[in-house]
Amino acid sequence: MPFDDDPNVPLEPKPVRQARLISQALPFMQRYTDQTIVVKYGGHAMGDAELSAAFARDIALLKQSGIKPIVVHGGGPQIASMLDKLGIESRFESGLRVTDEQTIEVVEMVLAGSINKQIVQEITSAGGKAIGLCGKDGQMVTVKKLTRTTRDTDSNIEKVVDLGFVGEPETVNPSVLDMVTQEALIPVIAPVASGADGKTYNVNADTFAGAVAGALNATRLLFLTDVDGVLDAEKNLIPELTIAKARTLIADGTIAGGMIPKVETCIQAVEQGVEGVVILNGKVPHCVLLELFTAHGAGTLITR
Ligand SMILES: Nc1ncnc2c1ncn2[C@@H]1O[C@H](COP(=O)(O)OP(=O)(O)O)[C@@H](O)[C@H]1O
Ligand SMILES: CC(=O)N[C@@H](CCC(=O)OP(=O)(O)O)C(=O)O
Repeated sequence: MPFDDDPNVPLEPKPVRQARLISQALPFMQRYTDQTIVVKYGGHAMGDAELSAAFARDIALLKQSGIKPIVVHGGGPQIASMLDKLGIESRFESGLRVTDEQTIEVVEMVLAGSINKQIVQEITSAGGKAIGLCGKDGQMVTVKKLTRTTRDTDSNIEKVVDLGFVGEPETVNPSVLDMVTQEALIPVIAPVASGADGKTYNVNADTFAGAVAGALNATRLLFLTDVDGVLDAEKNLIPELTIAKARTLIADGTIAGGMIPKVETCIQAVEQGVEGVVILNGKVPHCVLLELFTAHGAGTLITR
């Protein structure tokens, strides 16, 4: 039965309606009991105070329902604004921030510092017990330096682009997260980690969330972004996508820009054993509950 009003049910007092709505969530709660759900909370979804309070409540509610939520957050716009305040210029190559020594200091300060603690505080205010971490804690995630190549359009020569301190996950050690999630705690993780050289690296938050979800065999990985999901050529939402279909849409250009690395991360995560990955609009209040606890679902579900 859908979450909203059932036309077959006559007008009923508000508390009765509320009770009926809560009761409708029971089969969904039972479906996900004890399951790991990784939620990637992007920087664009964080701007609005009411929305972020609703997000924190959703995460606290998941934990309260016996689910193991893990939040991996981004903070691209917030890093940009701090770099701007400090007069440090920043640029992107293939969707990744070129990160020099000065920039990585700011990235760590913003991601593992202010944003991470703010999300922890919001979940705490919603009655949950959040613990703020980054890849460095308990050596949960180690990274290797990421190199990218580009092809010069005039000469067609391929050249290596040095992105500086940008890393890609090399190892994910699930034991720290297992320990934390066995307790009443909700891990909130910033995508910053160390390399074998002992240096700090900046990791794209989508990539980081995909690696964590894959290593934990999560039941669901949710990507909260600023569009309703993957859209077709007519800009209609595609509710479900297989890996093969997703690849076709990338190849024919329907999936473009920032959606390409996101969908590629989804494909990798599903191939690594995540049951289903959903791309959904983080600007819709309570989108996490909509997706997990109602028959409506939300966004695009990508499965094998
Ligand atoms: N087929 C598509 N469906 C949905 N979004 C698309 C598609 N192709 C390109 N996009 C773009 O991808 C963007 C989402 O990627 P991105 O901006 O990197 O997200 P985030 O900052 O949340 O990680 C959308 O806002 C949209 O402009
Ligand atoms: C290497 C790289 O680009 N890292 C990202 C990390 C934050 C991020 O991914 O945040 P969103 O999810 O809000 O985009 C950055 O510096 O912006």
